[in-house]
Amino acid sequence: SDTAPDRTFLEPHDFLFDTAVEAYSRGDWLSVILNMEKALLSRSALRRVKADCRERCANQTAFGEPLAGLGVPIPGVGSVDDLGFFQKILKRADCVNSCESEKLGPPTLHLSSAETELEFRKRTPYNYLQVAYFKINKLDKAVAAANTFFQANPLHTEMKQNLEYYRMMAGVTEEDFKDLEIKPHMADFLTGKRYYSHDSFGLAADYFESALNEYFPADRECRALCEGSYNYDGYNYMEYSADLFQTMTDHYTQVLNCKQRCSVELASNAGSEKPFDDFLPSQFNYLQFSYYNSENFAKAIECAKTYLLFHPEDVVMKQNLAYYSVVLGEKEAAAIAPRQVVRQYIQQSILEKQLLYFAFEAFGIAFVDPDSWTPEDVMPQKLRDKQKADKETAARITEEIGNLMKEIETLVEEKKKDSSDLTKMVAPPDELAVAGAADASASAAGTGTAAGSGSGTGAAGALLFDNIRISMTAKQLNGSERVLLDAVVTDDECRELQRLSNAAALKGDGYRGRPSPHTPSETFQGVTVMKAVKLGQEGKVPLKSARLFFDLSEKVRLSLETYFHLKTTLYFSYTHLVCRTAVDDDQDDRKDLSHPVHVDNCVLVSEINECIKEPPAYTHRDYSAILYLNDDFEGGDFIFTELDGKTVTAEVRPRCGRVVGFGSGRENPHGVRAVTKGQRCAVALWFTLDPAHQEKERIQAGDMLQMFSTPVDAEFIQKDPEPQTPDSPSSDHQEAAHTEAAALTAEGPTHPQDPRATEEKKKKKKKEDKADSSESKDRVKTTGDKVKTTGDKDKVKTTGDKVKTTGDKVKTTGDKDKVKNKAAEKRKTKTKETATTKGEKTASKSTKEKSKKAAKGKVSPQEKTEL
Ligand SMILES: O=C(O)CCC(=O)C(=O)O
Ligand SMILES: [Fe+3]
Repeated sequence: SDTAPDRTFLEPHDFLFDTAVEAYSRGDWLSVILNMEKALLSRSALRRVKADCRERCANQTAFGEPLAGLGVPIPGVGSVDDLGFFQKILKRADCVNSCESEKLGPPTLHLSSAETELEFRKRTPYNYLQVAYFKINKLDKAVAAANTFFQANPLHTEMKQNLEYYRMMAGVTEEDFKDLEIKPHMADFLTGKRYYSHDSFGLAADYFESALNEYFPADRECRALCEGSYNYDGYNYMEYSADLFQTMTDHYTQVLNCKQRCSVELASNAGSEKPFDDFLPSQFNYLQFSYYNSENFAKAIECAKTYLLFHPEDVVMKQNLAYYSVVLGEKEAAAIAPRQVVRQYIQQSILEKQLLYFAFEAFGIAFVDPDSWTPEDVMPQKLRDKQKADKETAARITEEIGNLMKEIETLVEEKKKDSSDLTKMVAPPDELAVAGAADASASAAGTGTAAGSGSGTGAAGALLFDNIRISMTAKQLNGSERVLLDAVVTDDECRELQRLSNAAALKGDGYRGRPSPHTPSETFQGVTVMKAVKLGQEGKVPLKSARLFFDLSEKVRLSLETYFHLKTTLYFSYTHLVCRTAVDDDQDDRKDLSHPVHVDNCVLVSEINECIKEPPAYTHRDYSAILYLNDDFEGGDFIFTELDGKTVTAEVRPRCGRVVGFGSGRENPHGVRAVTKGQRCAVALWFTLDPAHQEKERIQAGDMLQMFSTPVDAEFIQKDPEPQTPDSPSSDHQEAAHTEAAALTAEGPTHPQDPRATEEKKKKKKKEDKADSSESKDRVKTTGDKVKTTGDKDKVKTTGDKVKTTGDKVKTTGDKDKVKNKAAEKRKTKTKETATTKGEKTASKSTKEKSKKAAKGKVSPQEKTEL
């Protein structure tokens, strides 16, 4: 019990277990003992910390009492109560997270596999320990370990024999046969029972009492440990391992994000390209003016006051209200309240925003506020400061880049004269493509035809990017809907992405790759764009690399969209940066593949040459691409096969910058040969033509990246303040409406304003702004302009986002599908990929065999005589 970790965190018990097992195979008994005992202590300390944290946090954020800070619940608005409930869930998740990571380090450090957990539950460590202790002549400890193991494995014959043998040995006493894992309440209960059967009722009662005392803390601990991750029934290595409250938090924040986007969803109309700005408030703006014009001043006042709930500082509306009040009579006007339903709506929406910001700060879950009326202080101060600082940094960088570009432009100008000579030496695009094919070192089995205009789609001009080479067309790859591109990304970019993968594996998932789901001979590490961005945000990987990942995947998408001449947008469906690493000593006569032959959008049944396009396959995937990042490994070639999964039709040797792109359907069964040495990294991308299935996480990741680098002037895009020049709709009003002061003092209240006027104003102002900036582009600023384009792009994106959100409903369904498919994917792994299952079996078998070895472990009585 003196294992409480100080500043250095607990070592993961599964790692210690593996080290001990490894030491066992070398016969290094001291190391077996050291590591196995540490493993046992570490695991029980881990469980204790987890239980403690959960119990403590349960006390801190108990459910039941009303929630502080949420105001008085309004009858009939059940969802505010829901918010209160979920607020506690989020707080609880945060509390448990911080408590655990303070004591245990990063949460991913202690993710041991289901198999290892099973070994611990079967008390396998004691089997190793008893051998090791016996070898170094610590008989009492060997006996205790053997007995502890035997308690959980009463049918284990070798151990039974060992125990019998120990019993006969000199120096071994009955007290040595301990159960080191017995729970205190059970020990006392059993003692009590023994006294009881000897009619020593007094002593029996004592022990029964103390057993009961120990029972309840044990029960609390046991219950707290139940609040762990969702049990995916044997597939727990599948990455997601959040505990109860984190899982609820993850789901609920997704729900809240969706709810927040409703204001945009409802402001969108199928016919119009973008949703109405500030939709709900603007309806009250229109209404107040309509009522004014119908001379219904009471209603006009109600609506003006309602509008002011959203924009309390709106000058024009304040003027209007003043005007209506004078007309109706101040006293009567004062008695009119804004609409209650809007008050409730605002209250609820602000609470949602606060929770989402909390989730952003505590868990890094992205939230971009879609509303322009949100009071400034809803966003946490820290975040506001950070955004401001980020914007300033971005602006500075932008400026620096601008200067650089200017210099480059000057240089380019200067070199222009020489460049005409240069062009003569550069081969025209066609030749480049052929040259590419020649050095592609990709071979097609069968009769590869000469580089062809074949389908006609392969013209180099079809690609947007100049330096990308089309190295092999579908024809050359012996199939249809296939292409091999080269030089899609640069060597530096490849290296940066590979580094990103390794840094993410190290910082995000503990310090070693997880076993590959496809083969026991390789480890496998994967990062999604979102994960990269989150790690970037936490400073665990360079944010720049996450952005590169995002941008390069877009480049691949665009290349495919262009190359295959797609008429509609190709959407991302899933993007995964994957490295496979050969397990050092496990490569002799490997016959399996690194990735079994499969088809990306249907379930391949190679026995009957069929591919069934039904879930669990990702049936919505239409195109696939793999961007390779390196070639310094052995094996790992990509293969296309026939539907039989055996006959190889083409082969591609991975290397940096190379992309194999292909239709995701039955025409393209493919797989990856065993990686037998080194690490093979690639970005796997799947695309869909169906916007409903596009990857939502990617959009979020984009939002986050944008948020981290919003240029200074974007501030004015989001929170576009009403242009307050008080123009009036008709000439009668013009004089009165000069300034705010004039409006409210000497000249009496201004006449109300038509929201249309304001809108026209806004548009005009935007146009003017644009004209302004383009006119003011003098020479010096020219280069700066390019830089501003980034800002402009962002601007476009911002609106674009809004537009995209229109699709929300669709997206939401997509999400559901995604979730379903995730489960489906798991099922797929289970049902389809027998190789996987086999692989796992082999893995657990080998552990079993090791355990058996340990059991037989030269401790059988016969061998002892040798000693
Ligand atoms: O890494 C590769 O070359 C192919 C991977 C693949 O086909 C997949 O992940 O579906
Ligand atoms: Fe694939």
